[in-house]
Amino acid sequence: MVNRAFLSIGSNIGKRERYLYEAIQSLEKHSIKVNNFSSIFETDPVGFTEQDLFLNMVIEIETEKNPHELLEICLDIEQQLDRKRIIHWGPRTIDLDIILFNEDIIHTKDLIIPHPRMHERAFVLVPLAEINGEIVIPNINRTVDILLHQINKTGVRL
Ligand SMILES: Nc1nc2nc(S)n(CCO)c2c(=O)[nH]1
Repeated sequence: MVNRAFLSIGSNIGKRERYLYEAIQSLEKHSIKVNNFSSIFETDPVGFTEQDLFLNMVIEIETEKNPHELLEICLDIEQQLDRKRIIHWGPRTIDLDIILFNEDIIHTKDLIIPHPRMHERAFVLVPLAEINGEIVIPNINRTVDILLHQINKTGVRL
């Protein structure tokens, strides 16, 4: 079965664009097809704010892997690109988050889909809306565009 998923990718250390590019290349080496990708956005850090600006983007992929296999690949790519988890929410060379996987709702100790914070993160919603604003986010039952409007109303800076 061919699955459709959306990944949020971010980097705020070193050659940030290079890390984004290498992460996408690595996904393709794992027979994951990248069908669409957003622009790259420079964004203020959220959560742990005492760190450098991020570069963020969202990509749409096609894969026969299941969500847990995809998670393992994302974690492997983060290791390959020298991600060090020194401060939990701190700076990282690369971060690959699965935000949506088909219309699945998954709650396990190591994987929650839809990503539990995606609906409050402009650095996820804006790039996602750029490539597909009509998606209905399962469990929240709101389209990306409605959530984006709510975020814009709150004036959250990207
Ligand atoms: N702007 C921005 N802030 C962030 N805070 C964390 S943690 N992250 C890592 C993703 O969970 C980011 C990020 O990718 N972008």
